[in-house]
Amino acid sequence: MSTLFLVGCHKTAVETVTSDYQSIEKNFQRVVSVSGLHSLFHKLYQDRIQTLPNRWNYETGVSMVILGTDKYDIRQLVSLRDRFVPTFNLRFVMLNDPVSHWKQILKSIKMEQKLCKLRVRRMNHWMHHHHHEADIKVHEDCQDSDSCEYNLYTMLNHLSNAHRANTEANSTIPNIINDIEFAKILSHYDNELESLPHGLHDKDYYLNLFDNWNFSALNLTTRQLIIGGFHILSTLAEQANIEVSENHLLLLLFTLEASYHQINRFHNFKHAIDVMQATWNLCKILLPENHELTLLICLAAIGHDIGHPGTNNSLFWDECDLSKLFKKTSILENFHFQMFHEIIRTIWPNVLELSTNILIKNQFNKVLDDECIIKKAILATDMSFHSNYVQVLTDKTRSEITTMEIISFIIKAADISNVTRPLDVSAKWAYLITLEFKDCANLQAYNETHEHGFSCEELSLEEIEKLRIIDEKGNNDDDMSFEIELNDNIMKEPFQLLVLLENYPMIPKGQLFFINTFAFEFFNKLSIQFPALKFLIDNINSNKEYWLSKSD
Ligand SMILES: Nc1ncnc2c1ncn2[C@@H]1O[C@@H]2COP(=O)(O)O[C@H]2[C@H]1O
Repeated sequence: MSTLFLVGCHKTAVETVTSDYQSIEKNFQRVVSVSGLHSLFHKLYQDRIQTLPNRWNYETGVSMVILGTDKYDIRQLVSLRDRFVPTFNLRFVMLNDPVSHWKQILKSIKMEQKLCKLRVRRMNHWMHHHHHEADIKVHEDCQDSDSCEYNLYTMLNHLSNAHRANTEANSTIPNIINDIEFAKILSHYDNELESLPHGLHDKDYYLNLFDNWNFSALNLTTRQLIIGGFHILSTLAEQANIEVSENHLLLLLFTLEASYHQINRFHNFKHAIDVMQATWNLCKILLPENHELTLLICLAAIGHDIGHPGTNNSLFWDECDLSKLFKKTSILENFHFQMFHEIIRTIWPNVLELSTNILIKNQFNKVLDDECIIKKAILATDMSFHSNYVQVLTDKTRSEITTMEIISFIIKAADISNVTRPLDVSAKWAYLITLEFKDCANLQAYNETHEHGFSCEELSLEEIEKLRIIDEKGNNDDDMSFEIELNDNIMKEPFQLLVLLENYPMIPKGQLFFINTFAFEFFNKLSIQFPALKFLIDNINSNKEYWLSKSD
């Protein structure tokens, strides 16, 4: 769904300037007038935290912001988007731009609105597309450019623009963002159905909710995930004596949520909070009272998959920019760290200092300049090094295992902890990863039948038809079909596991493969080295029994 925002101007003015308002209104499902940038960003954040399925997620559409006065600088707005709401497909236009520029913009927005409804094509665009310099130039001198313009999210733009924008702003937070009262956004509801029984300041409720292994992030709304993450991090910051204001910590959580793809099946903000919750509980067992390290590893956990495209490292083209930039090594994990680094250096810089200082203090091998505890933890989640960690658990005695290795074990265990959750919780995650694996297979099929093109070329009708065939039926048009299915038939309580397995009979075999190939050995050896973690392997064994009984 796409929104047309009018900032300090009226519909009639737009009609006059473009003289074809009808085609504009046809492209957008709603028109929202706001008085200024503060209320624009307030509205963006309010929409983003609506309960799923959330049609106003700013990802399955391309929205446009028309600026009625030239007191705003377009580049400043693009920088705000790239730094604080990077996954939002938002285009900024000056009302008095030349009509030729309007025509070019509407043409590209129309094409990209089609593109971002095609899941497979969208993932491919995220991973590989880059906007030529010319696209950026269009903002400056508003000249017509025949290349695809700068509206849809891509990982490369996320990486390069966030870094450049942060550097230009020397990592300060602009007043437009600083003045937003995030507690108010959390407590404002469009309709009473959204109202929470436990609000932002119900700290004990959230700490209890997050303080046990039966936790399921999938049963929480985006609002509750943000509030839970807030209470964990503020408790850890207090214990570690690291300063942070309530509004800044909420800004961090809103920015993190806006940096994950809300429309991903598995690798979304729910997964980020789930991994952070598991990390927090494992730290209490393996690093008791080590508050500084616990804070850093929990931050690494909440940021460990930022901007994840819902695919995997093997699906990146060798010739693409991100493969070359990261030398085809841990492409995703390096990308996640870089993006998280940009957010933290802006919103919570003293944590970055702590992350580097602890590395030096412990003589952990600090090799590169940005080397720090958070980076090492995020890179440890790359499954291509999984066997190395199993080898450490096999070869070393408990006393020989280093603190850095314990940190890696904690975040790795948390990242795949869904298989150690109680069966009903584990089965829901299994469903979601199964859907994501299907997307990956569809993307592979797409890439085998298309040459590797970097520009977001016009989608031909046959291209769209071909994609409907490749991608699952019904997931092409709009992610609402997926969300509605997800929420109506399968994920709602009371959860019906047998209904799930009737619809997805391949799940038991997929879980047995993952448990037998990766999870069992890792958690078994982990629980031998750290007997307090025995409950993890017990849960895996019990889930395995069930999957065996269902995989005739
Ligand atoms: N329940 C599961 N079933 C199958 N694969 C899983 C499951 N949980 C995690 N994984 C895989 O483990 C990987 C851990 O790293 P990623 O999050 O990049 O991607 C994850 C999936 O590929």
